[in-house]
Amino acid sequence: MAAPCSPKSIFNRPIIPSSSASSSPSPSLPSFLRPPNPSLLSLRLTRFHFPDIIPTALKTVQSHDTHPHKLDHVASDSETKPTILVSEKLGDAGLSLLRTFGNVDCSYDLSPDQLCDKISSCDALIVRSGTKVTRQVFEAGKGRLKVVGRAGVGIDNVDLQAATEFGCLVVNAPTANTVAAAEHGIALLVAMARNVAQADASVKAGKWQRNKYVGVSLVGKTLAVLGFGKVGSEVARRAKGLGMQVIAHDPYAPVDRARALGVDLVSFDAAISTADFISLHMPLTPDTSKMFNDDTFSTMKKGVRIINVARGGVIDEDALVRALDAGIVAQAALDVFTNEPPPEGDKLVRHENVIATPHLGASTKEAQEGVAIEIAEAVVGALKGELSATAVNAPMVAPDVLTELAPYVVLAEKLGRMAVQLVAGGQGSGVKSVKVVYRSGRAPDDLDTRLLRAMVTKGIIEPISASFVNLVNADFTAKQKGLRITEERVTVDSSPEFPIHSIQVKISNVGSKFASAVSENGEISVEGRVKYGEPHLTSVGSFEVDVSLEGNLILCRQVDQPGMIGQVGNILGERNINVSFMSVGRTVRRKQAIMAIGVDEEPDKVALRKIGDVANIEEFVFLNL
Ligand SMILES: NC(=O)c1ccc[n+]([C@@H]2O[C@H](COP(=O)([O-])OP(=O)(O)OC[C@H]3O[C@@H](n4cnc5c(N)ncnc54)[C@H](O)[C@@H]3O)[C@@H](O)[C@H]2O)c1
Ligand SMILES: O=C(O)[C@H](O)COP(=O)(O)O
Repeated sequence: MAAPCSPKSIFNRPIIPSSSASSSPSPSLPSFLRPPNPSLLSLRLTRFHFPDIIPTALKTVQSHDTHPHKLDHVASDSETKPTILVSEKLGDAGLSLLRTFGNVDCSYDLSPDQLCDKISSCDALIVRSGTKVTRQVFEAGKGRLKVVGRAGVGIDNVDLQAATEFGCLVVNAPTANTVAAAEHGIALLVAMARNVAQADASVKAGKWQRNKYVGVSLVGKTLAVLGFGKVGSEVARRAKGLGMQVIAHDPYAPVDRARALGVDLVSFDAAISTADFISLHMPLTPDTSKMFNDDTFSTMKKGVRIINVARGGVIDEDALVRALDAGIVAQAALDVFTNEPPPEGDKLVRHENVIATPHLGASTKEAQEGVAIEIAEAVVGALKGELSATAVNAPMVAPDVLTELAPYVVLAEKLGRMAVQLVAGGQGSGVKSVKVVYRSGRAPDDLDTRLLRAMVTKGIIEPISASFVNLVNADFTAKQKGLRITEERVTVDSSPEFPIHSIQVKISNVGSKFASAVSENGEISVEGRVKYGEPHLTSVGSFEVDVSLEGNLILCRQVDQPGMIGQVGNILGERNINVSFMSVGRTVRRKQAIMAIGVDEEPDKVALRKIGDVANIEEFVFLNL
């Protein structure tokens, strides 16, 4: 039953000659964690990571700042908080944490249609393994659903491809239930070997069948752990304690970790053909689906016993029934099934040599509290615009790297936006090939550019399409649009104290509506740096300029002669358009110059036409940043 539970100046700065400004970010650069201006930072974080993740509360504050007349409606707390739907039982500590941040709606046992109906008004969804988060859910949540939190490890019930396409972050809670799952695996191992479940049922039925329930010993027997990850290695550790010989197969596990536990890593074939007991601990993926089938059962040691606390789908369940009937598999202990719950009368579940539990591996009080806190922290962090260490479909970027890259992230997006608006023909016509060049005093290997590439991608795609781009879907969206983004890291002689000296965005094989933006080799090129902690444009085509990338920008190419700045300034002043920053760059004295003018307001058509009519203005373009 669904039940709600409680839950920036006319020339206000000197015209900066292109050579005189400091080229390094200010040492008092605002960090992600201690910003000098929290609301500005929130906006940036939002644009930076997940543009629409900004809590409604912050949006309200910003609109009030800009439009004081809108203050007559003060949104209530519940209107401004994000809505978090929890569709399966979650530990209290996690719920409490979520309630400090958002409106929490605990609605359990929703049908797929009910979930789709509800999701359109939710910012986040928290699930366990019982909720299928399908493409339809992401379609229904489009525009609002920002994060899906999986309170546990397995994400096979979440359509990750759809999540990525819709720019929805998926986070999980990968560590808090490891021990619980391992303990359950051991519980099933021991219970199966000693027929505990069958014997218990028999006693309760009034029988006393001591000869029927003679078991097998574990000591000295070989246990093959398939999937030597977190749970698998904890199972191995415990099985060693029971006196078992433990071997393991995992194509990706480090030999050292196995060796440290006294476990031999072997091939798949060796593992399944020599083991007396096989315990499954791999994720369900297209590669592992039904990896235990008629063929693999046929190569197992006759009388093998199988424990599965991973995912039902790694076993072909019909084949397991056949292997049980044929005596190849003596017993199976299963916590997980292809369909949960399994259909009534399911042959596998009812098999006398099978013991079954209803997906209880993670179900200890301790694990559930831990998982709830782990997922609540990850979801709240994501809603605040932070990147999660447990992001499943986005690059994980260490907090210190994030802090360092913050101002460059803003620069990257603005350069992308500028570059694409310089393309001739509108709507970024024909933009197929973009190159991002990072100049840095650091070694190329010491530079994580995934975030910056995503932001250049966002800057390029968003002005020319209805797509919303963030770190999650940037690469996917670029690929969908046939946009090839390549990167080059160039080591320059600059202080390695700062991660990046400059970022250059180049678009090739297109014409430009502002010919001066085309460099000698035919590419539209814009380059920028972070100065005083703010993004600055430092070159356009072959011209050097120096202007803060804030608000909107007018680029003019004119004959380098006295009076040009004044004429354009007058036109803007007459129309009450505030100039925030300005810079002039030229190649040869008294030949041609470029004027880059930052304006707070968008000039109207008349103002733009008047600028175009000024004698000796050869070309100009207005860019929305
Ligand atoms: N029953 C439960 O309640 C319960 C609880 C926790 C975890 N689980 C499940 O247990 C499994 C393991 O969880 P984990 O936390 O240890 O994950 P993990 O990612 O730490 O470990 C999984 C391991 O499987 C390995 N692997 C991948 N493909 C493989 C293959 N083809 N053959 C062998 N190994 C392969 C990986 O290299 C990795 O080391 C997952 O399926 C998870 O969903 C179930
Ligand atoms: O993958 C997991 O974490 C486990 O299967 C636990 O699933 P649950 O949260 O539905 O118990």
